[in-house]
Amino acid sequence: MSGALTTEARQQAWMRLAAVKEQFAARGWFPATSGNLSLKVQEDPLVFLVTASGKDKTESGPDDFLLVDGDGQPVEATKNRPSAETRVHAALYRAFPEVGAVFHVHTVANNVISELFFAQGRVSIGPQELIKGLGIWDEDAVIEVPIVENVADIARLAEAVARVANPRVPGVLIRNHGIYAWGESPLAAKRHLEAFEFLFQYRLALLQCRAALVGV
Ligand SMILES: CSCCC(=O)C(=O)COP(=O)(O)O
Ligand SMILES: [Zn+2]
Repeated sequence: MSGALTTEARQQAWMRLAAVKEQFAARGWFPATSGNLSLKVQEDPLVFLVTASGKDKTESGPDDFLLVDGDGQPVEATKNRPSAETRVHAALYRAFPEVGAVFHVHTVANNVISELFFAQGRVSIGPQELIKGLGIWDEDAVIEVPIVENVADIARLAEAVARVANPRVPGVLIRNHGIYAWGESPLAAKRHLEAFEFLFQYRLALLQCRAALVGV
């Protein structure tokens, strides 16, 4: 099936994903081999390029990515395993056909926010200028980022993420794990992820300042 993809299309997808991976690595967004990235290369049937599992994603090589189908199975012979979380990517592509890229990173800010607000099932953010980075331009917009429990069963995790995912707010937090963010293109998914990370860091800094000011 992947034979239908031209070599040029594959190479282009590889280069685009590799560029994002390199940029996120430089920011320290892949601690201890965490994180995974994908880029859709074919709509129907679904085929996407995804990071190989368990690799040091700050390094680059010919085994960094592999093509998988909608069930997360490699579509060609490979000695590499797709990301253990490939099903989450597939669930998001299935939920939102317009999505072209899905990025997942573990950062301290997204983990702390996910734990602080887990009991509410979401974190409300705004008004904040950078919400526009999510493509939401309403005056004084307030968004709610859903938070799901972190479960080891990836099929259940994928189901939970897809169930709460809101096409207007392109991200879902997983408790004490990380965030999945997506977009129509790698550029859009990257912008969304950067906006979420800014908004989480801002919220944490604000909470810390307020706590420090109590009693002053
Ligand atoms: C050491 S990180 C644990 C697994 C994880 O959450 C992750 O994002 C990386 O898994 P992958 O299989 O994509 O390398
Ligand atoms: Zn993860």
